[in-house]
Amino acid sequence: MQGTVYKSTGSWYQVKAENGKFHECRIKGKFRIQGIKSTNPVAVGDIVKFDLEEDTNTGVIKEIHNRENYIIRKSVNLSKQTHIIAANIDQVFLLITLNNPPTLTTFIDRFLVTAEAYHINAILLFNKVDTYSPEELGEVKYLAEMYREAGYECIGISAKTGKNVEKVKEKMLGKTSMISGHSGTGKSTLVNALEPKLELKTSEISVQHSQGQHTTTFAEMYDLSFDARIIDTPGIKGFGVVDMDREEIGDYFPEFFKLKQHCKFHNCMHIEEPKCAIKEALENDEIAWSRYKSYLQIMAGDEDNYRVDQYQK
Ligand SMILES: Nc1nc2c(ncn2[C@@H]2O[C@H](COP(=O)(O)OP(=O)(O)OP(=O)(O)O)[C@@H](O)[C@H]2O)c(=O)[nH]1
Ligand SMILES: [Zn+2]
Repeated sequence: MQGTVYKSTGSWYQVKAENGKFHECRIKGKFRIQGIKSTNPVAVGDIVKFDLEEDTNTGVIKEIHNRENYIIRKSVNLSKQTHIIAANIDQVFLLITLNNPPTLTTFIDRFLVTAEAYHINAILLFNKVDTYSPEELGEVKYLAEMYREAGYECIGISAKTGKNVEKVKEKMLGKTSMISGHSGTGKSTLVNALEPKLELKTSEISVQHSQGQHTTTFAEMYDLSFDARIIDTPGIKGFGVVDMDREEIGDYFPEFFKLKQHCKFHNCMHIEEPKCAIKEALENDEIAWSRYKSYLQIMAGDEDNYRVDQYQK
């Protein structure tokens, strides 16, 4: 039988078969997939083949499908070990607010770079539009235009009043989504607007953490009532980490990537080199300075700066 992993608790996996029935499954033997060394062989979102054990509802996972993508977390204790948080994610929505809390463009850009590195489509949701002054709305429009030109879809929404929530729903149809953003940007409010009865654990866990309790939590996938799935990653707060080489960072800015064939040097880093198409586009205002600034920051940073799981509190 074939199914999708909806939940993992370490040794057991909840797998939804193609007929919609859930089965508790275990793994037998060792799996090696795509050369990743991870503490968990199977992750939420994985598509697996399993056999049901006789006269029971439980199964044994035999095979894992190649993953379209996956997001990871480095294990705290064993620094070399990787934990796969979730796999086969179609898209991530990044919730952005101008204030309460502020979302900085440097954060947005780091997030987008990570999404590109993971091969996950990112959509920017400018939330709380009901609270903005005309001036602030102008700023949202400016930012949205800038990110559209960079190649990203942007939607202004209000999770509270429901404005454009239908549009978000349409984007989610038939897909598996994640919802990310700083604490307080409205993730729970949006999920509640999308599916009133669903309560994701993300916020609850973060409260427990602030009280110093250590709870081991696992990602979980939920079916929504309108043919869409959400992956919740409690306690992980964000999008995992990804290691990048300096040479590939520019490729994760789609508007740079499109132009780089016109740079004089094929290995141009778009910093000091002459006849650089990216710097020319910058001078002509065809590329946003704030995007380029983020690029330089990421290029200059130590490894920690590549990480987007460091949310400001
Ligand atoms: N006016 C207005 N308030 C909103 C909107 N979306 C969320 N809020 C409010 O912003 C606050 C934070 O929203 P949450 O949904 O809890 O934010 P969150 O991202 O889930 O936060 P964490 O759980 O800490 O990660 C709440 O008081 C919400 O009522 C919106 O579109 N408009
Ligand atoms: Zn260049």
